Amino acid sequence: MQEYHLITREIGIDAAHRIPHHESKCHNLHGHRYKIAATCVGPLCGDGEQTGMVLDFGFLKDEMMAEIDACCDHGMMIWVDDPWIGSFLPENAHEAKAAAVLREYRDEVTHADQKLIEGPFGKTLLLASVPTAENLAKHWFNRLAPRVRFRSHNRAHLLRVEVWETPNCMATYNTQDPDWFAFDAVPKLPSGRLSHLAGYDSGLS
Ligand SMILES: Nc1nc2c(c(=O)[nH]1)N=C([C@H](O)[C@H](O)COP(=O)(O)OP(=O)(O)OP(=O)(O)O)CN2
Repeated sequence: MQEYHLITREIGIDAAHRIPHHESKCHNLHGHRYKIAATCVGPLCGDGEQTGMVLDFGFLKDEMMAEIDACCDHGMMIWVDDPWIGSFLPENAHEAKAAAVLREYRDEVTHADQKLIEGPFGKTLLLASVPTAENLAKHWFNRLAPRVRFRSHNRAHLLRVEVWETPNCMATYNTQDPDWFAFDAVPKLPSGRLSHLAGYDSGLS
């Protein structure tokens, strides 16, 4: 019987966000020391530099840094439809031009799930949904999953992403593949597309 192992890697980032509809303090722009943990599952690699590993922890860190740290650390995470979005647009996007700039950003977020801009407060990641811990966990799960498969040569599968917003509050997003919920019955690594990952020529699609 095939044996499967779990590995987990954590990173931390400092980032600001706000929850526009929150009726208490969280509608204010505020910061957190986020902790993000990615858990992967798979059989152990049988040869090469990853022998005995599901996926090299260093490779997983590289991918988490590229997807999460590079876009969010010491920056702001803002919903593209936030009622305050005008305040986060670049300073040259004034009045008549602002509507066009915002339309362009919304289109990009619709197509790519996010857009990184340099706004009046610096590094700002525009997102398709309100940046709650739950939505961030799903967002980062969807972005990391193909990277995990690529770096493990299709052996490992991202099982879940956990996002701690404070030391006491954590949200989890799990794979939606029902085969992987029934962990004892893990039958295969599903195939999928990696073509949207710029720079990756994996041949795994
Ligand atoms: N289910 C969710 N609830 C809340 C979220 C969220 O993302 N998902 N986010 C917030 C706020 O962003 C807030 O900053 C965190 O809320 P809270 O736990 O009230 O923050 P504290 O600083 O008081 O946390 P302590 O651990 O008690 O110090 C609100 N809710």
